[in-house]
Amino acid sequence: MKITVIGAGAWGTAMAMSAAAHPAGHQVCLWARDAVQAREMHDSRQNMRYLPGLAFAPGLQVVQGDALDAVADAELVIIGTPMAALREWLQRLQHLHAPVAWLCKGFEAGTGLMPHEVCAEVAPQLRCGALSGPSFAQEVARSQPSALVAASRDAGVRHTLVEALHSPSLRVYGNDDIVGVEVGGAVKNVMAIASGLCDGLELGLNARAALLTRGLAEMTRLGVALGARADTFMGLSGLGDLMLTATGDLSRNRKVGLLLASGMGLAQAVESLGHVAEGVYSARTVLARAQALGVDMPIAATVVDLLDGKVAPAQAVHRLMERDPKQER
Ligand SMILES: NC(=O)C1=CN([C@@H]2O[C@H](COP(=O)(O)OP(=O)(O)OC[C@H]3O[C@@H](n4cnc5c(N)ncnc54)[C@H](O)[C@@H]3O)[C@@H](O)[C@H]2O)C=CC1
Ligand SMILES: O=C(CO)COP(=O)(O)O
Repeated sequence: MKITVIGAGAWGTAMAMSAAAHPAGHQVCLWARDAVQAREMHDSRQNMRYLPGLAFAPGLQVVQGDALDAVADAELVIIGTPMAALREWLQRLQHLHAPVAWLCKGFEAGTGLMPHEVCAEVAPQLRCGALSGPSFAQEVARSQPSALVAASRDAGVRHTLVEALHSPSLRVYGNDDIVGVEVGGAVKNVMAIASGLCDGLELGLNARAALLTRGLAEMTRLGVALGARADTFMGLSGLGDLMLTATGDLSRNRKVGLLLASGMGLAQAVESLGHVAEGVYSARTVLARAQALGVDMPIAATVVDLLDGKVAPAQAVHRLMERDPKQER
């Protein structure tokens, strides 16, 4: 199969590497917008900026220039950019016949739309879906065992994604609940910031378990209110990715929480990552959608106030602990 991945950050590159190492022998193009980075990757056969030391399989070709040329004969296109660039790319790719899947996890800043809602607005005729689930780029690029979920309402798109990417080191499960999968991917990033804060303040393992359990409840409440199935949140893109991102030190969102707990300001924390931390941009939109639906999300609300500088790290925790007792739901 011919596969083109747009965006050569950590995750786009890791997905391109995984596809190129697939036993079916796919031809994979990795399109990078930065000409210098593309040349460097082409010459060194690795992504020195985002995944140094991990060699590309021979089936991976780095391309630059007009992206529409790079997708022209692709049988599958994967958009590997952050959420902020999704709209622009869906607009550019709107006339493609091949299925298009995005990797970004978040709600669009400003509009508060989920990725598939952005697609419905700008490219309604596109055959599309989301790839999500617990998957640090470094581990997938090393072919360490991982599992993803391919979410689409179109069974043909799910089938193409499984056929293209399911391999001995990567299990890809299909799910038609794209709302649930995308809410899980967006909200777990916000909860990972809270978890990093909790661990940075050394509140203990009990506190972290409580935080993540209540975080999962918030995620599920919002998802169900938006039309998702509750059982999706017990799966890879819900509980699975929450566990990984909130406890795994490879997470950039978790790192933001740890850095804020250490006293660093938000701008410096974000700058020091060198990668996108989507929770920083999605937290407000997640909360705004919850508020519009009358869904209570106290942890997400606290993360927003923390990011806005309205509450200091230690106060944030007190605010959650001082809430009135309630029934567990
Ligand atoms: N890194 C990871 O382990 C995982 C990341 N994700 C999600 O994947 C998305 C991308 O994350 P990363 O690759 O880690 O980010 P990153 O920060 O490593 O790289 C982002 C890349 O996107 C490129 N980019 C930005 N705007 C662009 C545009 N308009 N056109 C083309 N390229 C553009 C940048 O040049 C950079 O190469 C995020 O939404 C993230 O939440 C999902 C699962 C795992
Ligand atoms: O989504 C991820 C793992 O599934 C990556 O999380 P971070 O963006 O927090 O690193």
